[in-house]
Amino acid sequence: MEHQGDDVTDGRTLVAGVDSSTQSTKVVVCDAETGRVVRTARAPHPDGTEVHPDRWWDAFEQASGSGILDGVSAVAVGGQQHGMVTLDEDDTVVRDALLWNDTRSAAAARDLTAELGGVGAWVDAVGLVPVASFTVTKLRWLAEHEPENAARVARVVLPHDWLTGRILQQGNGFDRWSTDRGDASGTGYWSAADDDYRLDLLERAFGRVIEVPEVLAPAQPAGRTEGGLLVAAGTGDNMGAALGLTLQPGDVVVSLGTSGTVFTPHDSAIRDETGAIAGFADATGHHLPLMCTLNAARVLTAAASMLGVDLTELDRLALKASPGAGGLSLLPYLDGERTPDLPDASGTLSGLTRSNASPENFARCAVEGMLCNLVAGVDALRDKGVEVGRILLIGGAAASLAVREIAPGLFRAPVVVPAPAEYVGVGAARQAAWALSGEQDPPTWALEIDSEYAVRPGDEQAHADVVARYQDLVARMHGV
Ligand SMILES: Nc1ncnc2c1ncn2[C@@H]1O[C@H](COP(=O)(O)OP(=O)(O)O)[C@@H](O)[C@H]1O
Ligand SMILES: O=C(CO)[C@@H](O)[C@H](O)COP(=O)(O)O
Repeated sequence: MEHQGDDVTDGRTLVAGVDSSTQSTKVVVCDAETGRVVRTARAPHPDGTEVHPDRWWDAFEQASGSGILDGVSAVAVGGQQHGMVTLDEDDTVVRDALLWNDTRSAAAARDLTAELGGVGAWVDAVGLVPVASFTVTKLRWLAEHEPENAARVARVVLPHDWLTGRILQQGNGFDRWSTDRGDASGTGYWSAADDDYRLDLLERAFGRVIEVPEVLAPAQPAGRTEGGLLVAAGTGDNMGAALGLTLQPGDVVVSLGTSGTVFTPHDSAIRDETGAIAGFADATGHHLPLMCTLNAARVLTAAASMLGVDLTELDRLALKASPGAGGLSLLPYLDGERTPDLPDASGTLSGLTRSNASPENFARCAVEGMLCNLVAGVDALRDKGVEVGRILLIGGAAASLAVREIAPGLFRAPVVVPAPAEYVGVGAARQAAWALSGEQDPPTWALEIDSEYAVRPGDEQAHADVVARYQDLVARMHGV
């Protein structure tokens, strides 16, 4: 567990945000009025695509064990989206949670899509096209493959719902399971356009209706602990990041964590029958169209490990190579892929010759390949009429200098890197401050920018060539 902070709180009101993401739990304590981060801590999660929810609780306890929550008035949880947490009548966890990056329900996704009448029917119903990530497909998988476990399931919740409930269960504060619009919109059985559950789709997937959490309004508290700590609704991690970044019109976020995501706040639901953009809700009562890949920061860790170097050296090597990596391309589907929907795919290195076979070119094509996978998301938003004024780069791999330098040319937009912070945690803390205030709108917290990277005119053609070669490779290898 790491814990940092200046602990100078001057009698100010403190709020906390918890980011329970794929690889770790981060706890961020902020000044409720200004958003200034005063303490942070983190603890790791086990690797894998299924995990017992108790491991998230262990990580939360570890991260918050050193008094980080002392003096805090309100807390909210931002969690990895879509994970299926099944509970029995007594709220005992039935089986390990299947996470967003678990692809075993790919066949269930295809079956569900066909059964309802195709992609258009799903987009009309819940704003998304089923893929293995979404909870609804995991429920179908469970019903088909583990009937004994399925028979014990009384209710289904998401990772942030479960942690929120578990915090409230520490005293007498728990009275019902709850969620929020943002996370509910990633289940596949709640519609952001209609603001309502589609229990018929849950029944279609699972064979019977089970209990689902109450969907709270953005600033509605989930409850209070016995000790008086207000627990806000919480949300999905991407919705948390959107809230933490205090976005302006034209801002598009690219998050490079375990997943790669591209998203922007929007007034209305965006309809995308290609399935690239999911029509999620945000944490403020509006919408958050979002594209997600299974492969992002860990493409770079894998590339560094193949080269036998650390991430700093990977950056140095990538920046020594020219745009296009001498003709090398990497399709970075190391964990299969979600967008495009290729759950069984693996990575492909293409264009290797004796003259381009260098560590520099390999490092460069890993960065370019990871980013090209996300260019598709930025372009899909553009196709839907979204203005891409600037890209806000966040997540673990936003620390990479090579990513920062290479991204503007590939995205065809200036890139700004906010001051290093855990923005999911900050967003959750902002939601906690909002719920505590009882105000109509969230508190105004300023966003500090660390650095800005412009599109360099000379790079434009070179990067257009890189993207075109990448897209051609996707089409040749996978017909997408
Ligand atoms: N300088 C860097 N370059 C590339 N990747 C990095 C760098 N620093 C951290 N990472 C990677 O970022 C990932 C963690 O990012 P994070 O956004 O915290 O993920 P998550 O929220 O999905 O758990 C790890 O895979 C880590 O190796
Ligand atoms: O599935 C999605 C978004 O739809 C992922 O973005 C998860 O929410 C996991 O996020 P990280 O752990 O990578 O932050």
